[in-house]
Amino acid sequence: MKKIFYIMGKSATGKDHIYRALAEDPELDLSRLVLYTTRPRREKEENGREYFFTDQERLQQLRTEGKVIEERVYHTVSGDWYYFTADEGQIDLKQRNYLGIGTLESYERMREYFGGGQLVPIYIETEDGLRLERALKREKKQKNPNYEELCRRYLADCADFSPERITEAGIERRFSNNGTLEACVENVKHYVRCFLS
Ligand SMILES: Nc1ncnc2c1ncn2[C@@H]1O[C@H](COP(=O)(O)OP(=O)(O)OP(=O)(O)O)[C@@H](O)[C@H]1O
Repeated sequence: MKKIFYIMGKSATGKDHIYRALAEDPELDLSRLVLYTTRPRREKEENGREYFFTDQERLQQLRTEGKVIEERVYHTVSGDWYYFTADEGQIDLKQRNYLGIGTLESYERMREYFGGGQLVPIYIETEDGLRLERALKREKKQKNPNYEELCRRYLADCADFSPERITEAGIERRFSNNGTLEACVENVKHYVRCFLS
């Protein structure tokens, strides 16, 4: 059986960038495990690339069909945003290795669904001050910056990724993204390769 490499970390730790670097490496040959979300599409995002952009009606339909593996909701200042993973037959662990991104909770649900041996956690860390700076810089570039939401997420991260929760989820290895993105990506790739050989 193949593996699902699952990237996690607080907001603005660099998950999306690391995900992209791994997904675009032909040597690793990882298939993207694309999540679904009901949140509005951001500029430059494409349906089916970052997420499948959907709505609550479709989510309910998939729930009824028993196809939702895990789901979470964020009560944002712009309304409730759902993020979920659905198994519509596209995940074939006999043939392919996958790359996913999510929270500690979704990681735990995935592990229950696919089995512990299939999931490889990749936990990314960035020092809090640096992370806030990067988050703010990123938000400023948006057409309609949402600083209230940025702050809400930043504070929520402390509880969602408390040291106790990280230990509880069985995360042992951590990857620092305090330096250059390239250095962090290289460390992660090195780790992933160990499972592919
Ligand atoms: N090593 C780095 N050095 C400088 N800037 C970085 C580094 N890594 C990431 N960034 C920048 O930090 C910001 C956050 O990165 P990214 O969007 O990949 O984080 P994320 O963890 O996916 O965030 P979120 O969970 O909030 O969507 C981006 O603007 C990115 O360009």
